[in-house]
Amino acid sequence: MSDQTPTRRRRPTFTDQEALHFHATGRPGKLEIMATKPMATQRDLSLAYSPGVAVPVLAIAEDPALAFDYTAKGNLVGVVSNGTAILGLGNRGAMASKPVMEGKAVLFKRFADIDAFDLEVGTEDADAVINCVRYLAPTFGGINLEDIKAPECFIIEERLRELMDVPVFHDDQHGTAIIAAAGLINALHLTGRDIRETKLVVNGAGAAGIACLDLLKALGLRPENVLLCDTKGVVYAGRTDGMNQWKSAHAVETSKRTLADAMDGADAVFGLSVKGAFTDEMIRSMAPNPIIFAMANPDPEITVEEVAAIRDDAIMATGRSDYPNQINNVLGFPYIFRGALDVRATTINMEMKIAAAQALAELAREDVPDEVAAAYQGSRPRFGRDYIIPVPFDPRLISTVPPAVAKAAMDTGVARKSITDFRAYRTELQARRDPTAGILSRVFERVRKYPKRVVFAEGEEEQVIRAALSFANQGLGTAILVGREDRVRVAAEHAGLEIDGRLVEIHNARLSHRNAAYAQYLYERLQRKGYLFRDCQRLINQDRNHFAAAMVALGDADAVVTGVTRNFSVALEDVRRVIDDKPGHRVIGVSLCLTRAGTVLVADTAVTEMPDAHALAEIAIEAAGVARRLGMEPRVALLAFSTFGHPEGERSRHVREAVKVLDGMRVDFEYDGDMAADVALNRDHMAAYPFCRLSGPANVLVMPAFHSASISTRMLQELGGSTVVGPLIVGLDKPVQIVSLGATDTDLVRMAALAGFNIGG
Ligand SMILES: NC(=O)C1=CN([C@@H]2O[C@H](COP(=O)(O)OP(=O)(O)OC[C@H]3O[C@@H](n4cnc5c(N)ncnc54)[C@H](OP(=O)(O)O)[C@@H]3O)[C@@H](O)[C@H]2O)C=CC1
Ligand SMILES: CC(=O)C(=O)O
Ligand SMILES: [Mg+2]
Repeated sequence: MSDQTPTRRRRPTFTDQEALHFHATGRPGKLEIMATKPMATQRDLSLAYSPGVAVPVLAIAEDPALAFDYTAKGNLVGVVSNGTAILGLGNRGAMASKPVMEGKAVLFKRFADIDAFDLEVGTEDADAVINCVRYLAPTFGGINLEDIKAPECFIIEERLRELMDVPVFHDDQHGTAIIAAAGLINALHLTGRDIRETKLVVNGAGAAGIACLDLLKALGLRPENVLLCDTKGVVYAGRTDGMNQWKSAHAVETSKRTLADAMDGADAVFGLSVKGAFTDEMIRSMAPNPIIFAMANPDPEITVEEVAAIRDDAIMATGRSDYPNQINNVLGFPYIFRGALDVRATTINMEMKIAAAQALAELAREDVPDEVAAAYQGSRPRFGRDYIIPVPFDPRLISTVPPAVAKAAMDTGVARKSITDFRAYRTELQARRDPTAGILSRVFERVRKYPKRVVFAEGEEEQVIRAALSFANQGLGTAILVGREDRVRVAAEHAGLEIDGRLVEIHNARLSHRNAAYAQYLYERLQRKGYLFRDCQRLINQDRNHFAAAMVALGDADAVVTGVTRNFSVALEDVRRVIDDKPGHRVIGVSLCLTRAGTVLVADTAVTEMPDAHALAEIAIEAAGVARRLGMEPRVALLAFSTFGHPEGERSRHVREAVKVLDGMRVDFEYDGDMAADVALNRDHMAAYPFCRLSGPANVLVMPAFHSASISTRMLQELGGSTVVGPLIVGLDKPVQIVSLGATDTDLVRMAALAGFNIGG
């Protein structure tokens, strides 16, 4: 075990102030409700509400199972808390638990496409919570209990499981147990241990601790090999102080009384208690190759650095995302409920939990394919001591865990619906993935691995300062704000932001020691285009886009982001005065459209108004290059209002000629056209043209002209509920990205990351 690679700690990626801003900005909180049916006409209203709604009412009254067909019940989970054990922060009350419960609800949506409402119940009385929830069974397909303290959580869950015919799952108990069990299975494998011989200490005899023990015993852990501890020390047979029936079930005959006694010689320890509960001495006293899961949130029982300073043979996991081996129930609850809902399970039983744990453990042992490597901080993880459990962004989770859970439900007779074709089910699950997730997280992780110096040209603007801080705090690199230092600091103070000089530099163009070099550089470029030296000096002194672009042109920074205060085409002209087109390339704009149906690139959304055939061919080549940089294999459709020659028209002719130009260039990607958008995107419509050369729906759309490109992407954003990123500038010799006027800090950070990733290069 001495070949252990040192465990890295990354910088915290946000400040307290950013966390508050994140929650308060825009619509406060993290959730909204969206209608799934149109409500546009009188007829829609008649169908959705009275009188049309009476029809499903009567149908459900006759056969309640039809609620799964006619209402949202089958995909709806209630996230219920009374706030008595919020993370590791203790009893903070129902209201304070709302950010966590909203968070849980958005994670359900993000990771498993499950709709969830948060329900904060303002009572600590177990019976009152039970009564509040028991009557909600008609509403929900499942109930996720969260952050309710022991022992009330046991009483509440057990009773609700008896009373309700939908799964009731206390996530802090079983979600945690499932993920920790998956991690333990793999850690035991790596250290050559047999679970039946392993000596485990569990510190924390609450919801999470007790449930972990129940599950591990079902997996083969021997009761006599486990010591459970709480604030009073070891839970031994005969102890009376601070006991309850759930602790008593795990009490053992032992002379050990303290946590320190218990950990002496132990093979493994689970921390499910509070920050700082493990001392150096306790860690030192454990057996060789100890397994230490310090899972208290947000701060573990002992830090990764503290353990590393004591010994180099430990396998260490925490609940945190900023260290390797994150044991967090987010890996479980979305997928466990997905599987349970898809077979309309009446409960989540032990077999389903074990199936989930085993599926997770096995997934971590599999080779990580290319498309997944990006989710792992840009480096390909390999099963080992720093990778015993998949990361939450692993896109394979959605097609791996739910089928295992659904199958276990079917095998144990708690499914009300069967899945017959598991291959088709897996494909369906993959389609549920949030399309915005993969591509952008890949870009961010790549930049995080190779941090960049990015210039934020409009450094005196509040949202730009906020974005620069966020960029730096996320570990994406050094942010450079261009502006007058006093103005930047006043704007920062006004926004309540503190500029950390180690992460964010402020450059005043006029005072910069590089000012003369930039002016001279610009003069050499522009002297034969009607510019005097003093014109160039003035551009460098007074125009932030020219100064920022010169920084990148002369190698003082890696990329520029601008556009908050100046319109797109003006900003692009500024930049192109300083930075050349990349030799052999064409400058175009590509918009990245993240839609529910998948990710599609649209070009040219920024530069050439009426491209001729050659220009269209070049646009296709540049856009295909962007697709490849994003990890997509391009299938390029050259769009028109016509499909393969019908109806005839001037623009369509250009498009058809462009296809011939591409034929002549022997490019190495799939392309075809002219074709209408529906033919390009819809497999069935494409099938009417069996000679079409695309092997599937297009993922790169080359528009016949700028107006159609711009209009269609904006409509997609406004009406189609898609996220449209861009236009991204492609084909410049240095990375520059331009946001739209009035962009938010989030837009800016995203564009800065894309510039740092050199999306356009
Ligand atoms: N990583 C993850 O996914 C998850 C982590 N957790 C973390 O686990 C912890 C417990 O959560 P949960 O079980 O829901 O909470 P509970 O309130 O149900 O239980 C807390 C338990 O911790 C014990 N405890 C508190 N302080 C100490 C201490 N200094 N030494 C020993 N035991 C102590 C309590 O002892 P007593 O009974 O004597 O009061 C109690 O048994 C929290 O930090 C939480 O963040 C929880 C769920 C998921
Ligand atoms: C992760 C979680 O649910 C907790 O710490 O409570
Ligand atoms: Mg919790």
